[in-house]
Amino acid sequence: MSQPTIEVSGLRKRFGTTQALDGMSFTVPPGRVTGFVGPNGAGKSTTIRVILGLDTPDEGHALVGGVRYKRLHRPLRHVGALVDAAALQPSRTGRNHLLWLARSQNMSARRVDEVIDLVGLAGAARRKAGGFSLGMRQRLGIAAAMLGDPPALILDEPFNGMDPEGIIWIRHLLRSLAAEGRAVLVSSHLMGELQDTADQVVVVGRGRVLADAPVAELVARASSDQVLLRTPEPSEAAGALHRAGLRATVTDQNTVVIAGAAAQRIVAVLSQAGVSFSEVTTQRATLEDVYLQLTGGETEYRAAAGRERQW
Ligand SMILES: Nc1ncnc2c1ncn2[C@@H]1O[C@H](COP(=O)(O)OP(=O)(O)OP(=O)(O)O)[C@@H](O)[C@H]1O
Repeated sequence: MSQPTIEVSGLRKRFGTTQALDGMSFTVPPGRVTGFVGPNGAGKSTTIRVILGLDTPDEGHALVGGVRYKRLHRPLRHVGALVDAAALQPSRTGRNHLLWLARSQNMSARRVDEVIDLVGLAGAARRKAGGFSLGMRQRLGIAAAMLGDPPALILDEPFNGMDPEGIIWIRHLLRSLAAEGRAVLVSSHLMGELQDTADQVVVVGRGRVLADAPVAELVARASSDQVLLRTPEPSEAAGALHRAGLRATVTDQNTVVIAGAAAQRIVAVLSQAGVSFSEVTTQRATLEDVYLQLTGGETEYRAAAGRERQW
């Protein structure tokens, strides 16, 4: 396996009586989008600030390409970050904001125009940033993060303020940046967006990692896959399924719930037994379900996404 591009190891950080980080450890490998999620106060921003050398941990360390941020020469060439998109000088144009950043790191005006094109701000870059919508500020922030063409990117809540078109754009951008071999760490409280975007998800709570796994594995781990069967002959259906070794429960006069079996197998058993049915639906856990299971009552976030899949 290649060396992780961002490495967070045993971070502990206390603010007064608050233990913000309590042994936070994870790695962000190249070529993948790693989601970083957790409820308010879980320690995401503090972790990101430590990675970027903006906060000092009481214990542990964070490395970018094997080196502490503060020891990086021209850090924008090693790691790009979108941390607070709202923090802009309002009287400066978007392009001048980027030019100012580029100059501080010895980068050309040509690179500034390249990243403006990359984020789709060519039409607005010469306007004052004070008039930018939050979505435009996010794009400008991403342009700034990309200035140094870095192998690692950290984006804190990049979906905030984006319209649906912007969300689709950012998903594609993150996927293509990872496909180019970059390590991409993206924080979000919108799990649905990560399900379509991240390869790996690090779920955090109370300053430490609760789960760190590929999206598909997380969903499978939490999934209590159940198949819901609608049939005019529930007793006959349950009998046939029991004889085939499946766990089937009649829940009302035309419904049977089967746990731990694929819909195809259920259809095959019923067809062979000559039992009629009108609907077979697999109910599957989503990333939102996993998130709520892992973080328990620590969050007010509630999923609105549909969770049924018709078979
Ligand atoms: N500078 C600070 N002074 C005091 N407490 C702080 C400071 N920064 C963070 N904290 C506290 O540390 C804990 C972790 O905060 P952090 O901002 O890292 O969480 P988060 O997961 O990013 O949350 P959010 O999603 O709300 O941004 C919280 O209880 C927060 O109040």
